[in-house]
Amino acid sequence: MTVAVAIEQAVKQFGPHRALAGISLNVEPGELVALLGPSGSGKTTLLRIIAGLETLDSGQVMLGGVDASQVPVRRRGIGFVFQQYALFRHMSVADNIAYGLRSRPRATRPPEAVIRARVADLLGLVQLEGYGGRFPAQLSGGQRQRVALARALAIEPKVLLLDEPFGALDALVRKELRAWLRELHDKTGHTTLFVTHDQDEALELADRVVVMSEGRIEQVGTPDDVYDRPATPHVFGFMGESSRLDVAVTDGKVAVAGAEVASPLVPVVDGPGLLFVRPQDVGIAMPGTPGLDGVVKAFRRHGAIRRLTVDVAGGQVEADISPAITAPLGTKVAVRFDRARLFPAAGGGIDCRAPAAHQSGEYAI
Ligand SMILES: Nc1ncnc2c1ncn2[C@@H]1O[C@H](COP(=O)(O)OP(=O)(O)OP(=O)(O)O)[C@@H](O)[C@H]1O
Repeated sequence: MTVAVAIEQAVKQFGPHRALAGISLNVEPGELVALLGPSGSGKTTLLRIIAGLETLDSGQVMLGGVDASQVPVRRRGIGFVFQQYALFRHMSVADNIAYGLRSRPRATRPPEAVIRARVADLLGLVQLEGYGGRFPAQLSGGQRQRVALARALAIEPKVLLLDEPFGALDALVRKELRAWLRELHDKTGHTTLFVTHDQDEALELADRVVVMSEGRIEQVGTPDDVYDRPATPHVFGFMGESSRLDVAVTDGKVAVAGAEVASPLVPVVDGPGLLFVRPQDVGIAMPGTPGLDGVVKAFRRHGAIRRLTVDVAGGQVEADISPAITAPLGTKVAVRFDRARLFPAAGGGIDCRAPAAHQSGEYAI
């Protein structure tokens, strides 16, 4: 099957600032792809390039196998939803949804009865039956975004582009709409790219996640790939919470401030490195058991778990423990890493696991 969207070496410069520094990406038909990255990493620019709202300095965008630069914006068959619901305030919900069809040239405009039927279908699809006569001001933020999505879908786009579609909504509505969008996508199967800087949203929604930084792609992979096997320190730092320690690798063993902490799964070169560990992969045990010596510096309730901050030689580590365990400030502990990722200064990410003897058993303070 032809790739739905193929981006080749896309470069875009705004004055001295390079917004896209040579990006290549393929999106397969029916895929739901998240563009994830911090503010300014080039996500919106990439969407706008695909939509034809910006032009590339060099590189190419192919849509369904056709060079997009040869296709006028209106003919690209792209549905776009922005963060700020750009609905027409003076038009009813139904008229907003019908807008893209009614504004087609007469030759390709469907008959009014067809448009009305399509609007009714779309109102059903976005679960807003009965809302067609309302005006945008009479809707909640979440409802407006669903109307915006229905309007984008009305033209039967080949590709749907969503730029932080839930960014302006509160956390609860966001979460609901996320699940809803995934269901909608499974029903309609549109090739979809959506921009977010929220890693939970990307992991929960997308088939594949594209992690961007400073106009480049750092990693492309399934949610499991990018979360469990981050390719770079930047991706690790961006995908969820983690502690980071400067380490030294000697004879293939990883040590922080002289104490051994982890064994890489594959041979690594000796030298300096950065070790990343997630709070759920840190074990806390009685002092004297194998691990780094640590002292509890802070603790706080964090949803279903208790999160400790532990001072260790060479830095600080966060650890998730059962809320049933209390750990007063100043408690001496041993800190164990069940799983960590090492980024040798030489480059490349390597999975580390603690020696098997440390991996099992319940630990209590
Ligand atoms: N029209 C423009 N003129 C000048 N600079 C621009 C323009 N559009 C974007 N930029 C710059 O290009 C860079 C990438 O911007 P872009 O909006 O693509 O980032 P983003 O990852 O979508 O960020 P955010 O999450 O904040 O929307 C930024 O540094 C931005 O300031």
